[in-house]
Amino acid sequence: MFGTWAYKISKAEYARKLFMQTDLFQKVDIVRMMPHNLGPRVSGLSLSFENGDSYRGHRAVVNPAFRRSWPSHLFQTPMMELMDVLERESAKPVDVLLWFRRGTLDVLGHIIMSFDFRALRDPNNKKRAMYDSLLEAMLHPLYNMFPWLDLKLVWCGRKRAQSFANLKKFHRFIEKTIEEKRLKLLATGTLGETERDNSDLLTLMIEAHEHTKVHGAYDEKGKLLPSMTTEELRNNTIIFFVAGHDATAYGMNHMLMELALNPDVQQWARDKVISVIGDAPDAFPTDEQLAELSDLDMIVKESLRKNSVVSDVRRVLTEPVTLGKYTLPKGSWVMVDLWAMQHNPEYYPNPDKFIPERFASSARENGHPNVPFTWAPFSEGSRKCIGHKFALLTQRIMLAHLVHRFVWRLPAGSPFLTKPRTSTSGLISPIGLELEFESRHK
Ligand code: HEM
Repeated sequence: MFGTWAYKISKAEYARKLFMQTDLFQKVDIVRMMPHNLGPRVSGLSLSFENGDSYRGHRAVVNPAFRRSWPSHLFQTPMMELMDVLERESAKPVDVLLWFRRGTLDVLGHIIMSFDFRALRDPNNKKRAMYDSLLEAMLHPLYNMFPWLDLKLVWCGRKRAQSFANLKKFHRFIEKTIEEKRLKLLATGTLGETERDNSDLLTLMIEAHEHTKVHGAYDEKGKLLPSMTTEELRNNTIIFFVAGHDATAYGMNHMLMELALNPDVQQWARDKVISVIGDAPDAFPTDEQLAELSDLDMIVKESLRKNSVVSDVRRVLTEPVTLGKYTLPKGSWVMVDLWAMQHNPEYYPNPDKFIPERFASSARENGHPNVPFTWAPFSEGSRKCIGHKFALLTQRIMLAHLVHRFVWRLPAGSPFLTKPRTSTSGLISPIGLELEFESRHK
């Protein structure tokens, strides 16, 4: 930020302070800083940008939606569709980012609000196109570098004006969905345990929201927290898409790339999956089988270590703080450089090597340091990614399906065989990754 000190840290002991002392290291409130800018207005005031009691008020409504199990059948339709699309596209190298972004949007639409974006089946679907163009406008580098352009030029640039119109439409679409679900819930009454396990996130948030409207929300000391408005409920629904969509798709892309570069690990995962669910072409893991496949998380975790999707976690200091021999002034920006921390050879020997066994339960006995707070692709502490358990499970399920259905490799001459190309800041993704998929059941 211009005119402000900014510091990057990559030592676990300093990162720990940032993760744990949330009143000292606060979220940068870009919504209030740049109220006219399209980017922050997409999700508006939501838990992602709030601090203190407002933040805790948001969590009171959002937490119950995430404290649940995720039955595997919730994933079945979009997952099978993704596999079918990959098979259909497999005559030539597949543009992995394109299809995993679409597949992830379908999964999230389903899980967040039981909505079918039809991103895989019908890429021209209007809602999918509206969402994608909104995201593109939100991440536009020019408007992020010079946010005041949205103030001055919105009526000069037609495309940008169209994006603002899209934003209104998207907000109305989510508001309408909330209202329909709210009425349905009021008609149904209280949800039973099974209904809750099978509900989408939005229904569970509406249930908690209705409860807090009547009974209030309190912190652990019994203090009344600010109540969430209906607009904020809408914003929190949107933040799940914004925060979860690309991050999950990019995470999958990194993992596919690592397994193409490490075919022995890919085969290990395949053997493991077949040993648990068999080799029938249409096998889909039950919840018990998914639990048995927890070893696949070693691959997921190592991929997220080596290729942190989020490059850094940023905070602003509310008071001066001393880290080692440095005193950082109030108001400065402090960033945990997740990539640097997860590549520090003190914490992860041979950091550039893909070694899933680092995350085996026996790893500590075998000399891997496993220092707390050094693996933080979802951040840590009370502001750790609220979707982290869901994201890990999604990746486990996707990985299980992929190894079961395909063998994949990098095409001859792929630049990824020598030097993977990735974007460098914000969300990190492989650029232009193409893979050859060979169906195993043809
Ligand atoms: C591989 C996938 C994902 C990665 C790597 C990831 C990573 C992160 C990180 C590093 C943060 C902390 C950012 C910060 O403090 O500045 C975060 C926050 C957040 N993530 Fe994720 N995320 C993923 C998936 C998801 C999913 C699937 C959802 C929702 C369904 C989600 C929702 C959120 C939300 C709402 C926050 C803000 C939480 C708060 O401030 O309390 N994320 N994520």
